[in-house]
Amino acid sequence: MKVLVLDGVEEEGLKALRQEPGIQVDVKDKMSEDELVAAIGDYDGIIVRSATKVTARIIEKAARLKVVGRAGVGVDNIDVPAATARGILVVNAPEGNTLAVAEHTIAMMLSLARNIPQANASLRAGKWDKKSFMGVELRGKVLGVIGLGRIGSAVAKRAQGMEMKVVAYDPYINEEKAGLLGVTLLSLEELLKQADFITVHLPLTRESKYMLGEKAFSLMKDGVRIINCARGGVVDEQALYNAMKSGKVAGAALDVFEKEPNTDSPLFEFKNFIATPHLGASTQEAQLSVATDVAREVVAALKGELVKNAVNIPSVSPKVLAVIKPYLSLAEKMGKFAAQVICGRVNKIEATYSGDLAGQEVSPLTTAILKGFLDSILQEMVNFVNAPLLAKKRGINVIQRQETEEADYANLITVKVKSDQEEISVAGTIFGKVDQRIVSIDGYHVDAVPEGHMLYIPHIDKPRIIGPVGNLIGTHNINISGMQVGRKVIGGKAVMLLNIDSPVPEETMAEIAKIDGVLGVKSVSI
Ligand SMILES: NC(=O)c1ccc[n+]([C@@H]2O[C@H](COP(=O)([O-])OP(=O)(O)OC[C@H]3O[C@@H](n4cnc5c(N)ncnc54)[C@H](O)[C@@H]3O)[C@@H](O)[C@H]2O)c1
Ligand SMILES: O=C(O)CC[C@@H](O)C(=O)O
Repeated sequence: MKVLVLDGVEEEGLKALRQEPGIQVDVKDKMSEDELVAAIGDYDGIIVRSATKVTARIIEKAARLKVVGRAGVGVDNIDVPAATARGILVVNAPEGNTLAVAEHTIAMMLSLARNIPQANASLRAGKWDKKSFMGVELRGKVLGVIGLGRIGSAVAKRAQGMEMKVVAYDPYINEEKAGLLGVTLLSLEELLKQADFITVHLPLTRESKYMLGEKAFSLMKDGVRIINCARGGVVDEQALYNAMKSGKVAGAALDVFEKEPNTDSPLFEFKNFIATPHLGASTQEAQLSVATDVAREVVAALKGELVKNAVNIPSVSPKVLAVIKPYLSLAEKMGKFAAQVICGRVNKIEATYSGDLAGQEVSPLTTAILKGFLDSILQEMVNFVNAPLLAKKRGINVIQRQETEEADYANLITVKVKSDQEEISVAGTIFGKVDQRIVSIDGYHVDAVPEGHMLYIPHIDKPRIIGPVGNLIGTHNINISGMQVGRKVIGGKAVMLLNIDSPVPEETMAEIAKIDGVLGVKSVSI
């Protein structure tokens, strides 16, 4: 497999990739969109920072691509919906640069308070000018943090260390979390009115675009100072320009711009404006950390393992993963089994979990069922990323249930599939730690290992069925390694499930179907 690494991702962090046998790593500094469109077809993975835009045009040509890794937090340079539609996993490294950005924010705030960049420039220009650079202290000032996530929280803690009073606006954070941080949650309007310094730490979304615009500036205190180390566009640069021109804003520091790179902003005319070229995450420690994290995630993704920081599938904590991991393969096999047994156009798949699985986060298992089901019926690549989307596109209503009542098995997964012609159900369990079994089909008890080639034969419970089926298969030199028969009442409907060493030819299937009492015959490959 080949992985392309761009944007100067820290080499030392790529060890996990380089040490993996069978993975070739190509490191390039920069590639244009056209160059990437031409080259991407050769790669199974790509890792970028923020400079390269992984566009829909590139993704369209990415015939082998399985994973896009972002060495950092923001994935706004990756067309995530386009990747999802093609079943390409997008992973990021959201934790490694938190402290770097928090410290950069504090550096910006101190620079604004004490005019450090301006005084440095003035002195180096030969002036010993003390008068122009009178500063303000941070102690006792109110810091308004908009977005109290990883970075916002780290900034709040550090600002409290300098005896600032920290208030925050974040509608998705509860009072308890804010209380633990010693931060007062306010409405946006109240924060704007109270803060001496305002710093933003939220993603750029429809809601946050131009959050600090004309109206917000009009509500702020005179002499307020503004910092943006999050994303360009959260602060409206034109509105900031006007507020600086009028003197409303006493200073502003931007690490990020609406258009990047940006080397000639109108804001550069103000002496009290400070800018850095998107340097928030640029520390040796942060770059090593995000490169290491993303390299590990890309290796896991290429090996088909569940990853920790997937952007386009629900993330699973290591604790949950440890519990559900053994069931992932069983769930996928049950989806495959159901797909090959059901007739007609499927419109509903219901997954029910009981026993040990009742209180667990089971949505990855439901995705595994869908993956197994769709993989058996679709030509296109189906994986954990696009399985739910493909099911939705095909009009399949997916229902997930958990049952807490005492069950017959320590753990049980039941998959019910409904089509316009029939409804079937398959139940499976794991005995001990890894022993997978199908334990019932349509409520008929069986005990079969879901693997290799199988034959499913619903029939009437009467003599001269099992023998002729075995005979027919035997005369074609096909070995039967397992046979299970389940019935509810004597002489009623029954099911037969055979494990066989090689597939049964169509003609033999047709002969089996003709045996008196056989209701149908389905070949299944797991
Ligand atoms: N300058 C850099 O180099 C650099 C580096 C890393 C991250 N970042 C950026 O910093 C920002 C924050 O990163 P993080 O890791 O703290 O993310 P996070 O997801 O941990 O925190 C974001 C917070 O913003 C809040 N939020 C979302 N929408 C909001 C809204 N409309 N109003 C108020 N709050 C809202 C969320 O509830 C969350 O608490 C992101 O935009 C990220 O891309 C920049
Ligand atoms: O890679 C960078 O330097 C910036 C990363 C940063 O914007 C992020 O979102 O993690």
